Amino acid sequence: MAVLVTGGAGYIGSHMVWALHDAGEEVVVVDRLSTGFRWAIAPEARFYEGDIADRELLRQIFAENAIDAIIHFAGSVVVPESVSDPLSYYDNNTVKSRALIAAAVEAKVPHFVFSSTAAVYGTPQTADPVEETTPLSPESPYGSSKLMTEIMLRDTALAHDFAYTALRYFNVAGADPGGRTGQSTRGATHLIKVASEAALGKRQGMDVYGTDYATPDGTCVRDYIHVSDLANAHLKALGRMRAGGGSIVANCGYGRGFSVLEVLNRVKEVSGADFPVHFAGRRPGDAVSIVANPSVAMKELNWQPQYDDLAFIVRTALDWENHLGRRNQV
Ligand SMILES: NC(=O)c1ccc[n+]([C@@H]2O[C@H](COP(=O)([O-])OP(=O)(O)OC[C@H]3O[C@@H](n4cnc5c(N)ncnc54)[C@H](O)[C@@H]3O)[C@@H](O)[C@H]2O)c1
Ligand SMILES: O=c1ccn([C@@H]2O[C@H](COP(=O)(O)OP(=O)(O)O[C@H]3O[C@H](CO)[C@@H](O)[C@H](O)[C@H]3O)[C@@H](O)[C@H]2O)c(=O)[nH]1
Repeated sequence: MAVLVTGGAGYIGSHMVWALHDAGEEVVVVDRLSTGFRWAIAPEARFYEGDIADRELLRQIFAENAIDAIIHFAGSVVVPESVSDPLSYYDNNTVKSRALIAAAVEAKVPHFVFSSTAAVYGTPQTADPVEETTPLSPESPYGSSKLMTEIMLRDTALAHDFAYTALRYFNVAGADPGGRTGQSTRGATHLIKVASEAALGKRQGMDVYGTDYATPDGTCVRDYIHVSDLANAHLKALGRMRAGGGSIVANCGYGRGFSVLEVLNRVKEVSGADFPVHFAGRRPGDAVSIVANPSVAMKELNWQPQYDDLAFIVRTALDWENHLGRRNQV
């Protein structure tokens, strides 16, 4: 059997393709290369260039490959962009996911893993790590667009012979420790990626968005998870569903939060480089503080993180940024 990875040319998807390959799986990728790169896909994977909502292309992929599972990464991922252009986020993340789910049901693909997000929670009412039962209250169209897809999956699994795992990723960062892939996104907005570019002199400096939040140092707090640990959680989810486990929703984070300033200090320490930091106003759509309770993933998926170390996450991000060289000069 083969696994179809949507968005396999992107940051997280390209790590997933390698993780599946390392686990001996046959891998098929569909990606329209809007933010991903053909060269980021492991050469062993079979690649189809196109859109997840292209029903004819999907029919062709299911006809040509014995696919028993879909891991769905394809989507639009920038929170503030979703605030300024909400309808394109509802289109790419919700409407097109609906088309993909319909194609999966038509082709009788029984297993589906979905890239959901901590953004479905918004800012939780308490400072405690969030559990999957924490009330959902997205603060951005991005979070809402992902929550709607979770709801479609829930209802589809009730009506069809179809199981899904929705993994709610917290802040994904770092790169393959083997140096095979990393975050190559052009004009990236993610904190550790931006700070790595600044540390390597690819940008003049960077902004901190908001210093007046109700957090210990006034900057937003996030739970940063290494991308290879995240890919491994998908492998575990796949194994669980193939063994007959039903549908499940699980947080993917480590259960500890770092502020923006803590992250920047760590990037400066690990890189040994100083860079200018400008204190700017708040960025629209940002939740104040959010940290995962990952116990469902650990218990139900038997997931054991290996890289729960911010310095290691930053080191691998910097190594990949070095590897990219001047290619992605900002
Ligand atoms: N990066 C994070 O911190 C984070 C956190 C939570 C959830 N996620 C989710 O993980 C997934 C992957 O994120 P990423 O950081 O790797 O982003 P990315 O932009 O690097 O990857 C997305 C990939 O999907 C492709 N794509 C987008 N729309 C498509 C479409 N309609 N048809 C075919 N291909 C399409 C892009 O070309 C790209 O290769 C996304 O669904 C995102 O919402 C990411
Ligand atoms: O140049 C920068 C970039 C970011 N930040 C701040 O750093 C924090 C983290 O921002 P970012 O790395 O952009 O991640 P989030 O906005 O938290 O969103 C990410 O994490 C979510 C899960 O929490 C995912 O769903 C999203 O796809 C992914 O973009 C936020 O407070 C930002 O305001 C800065 O201060 N300066």
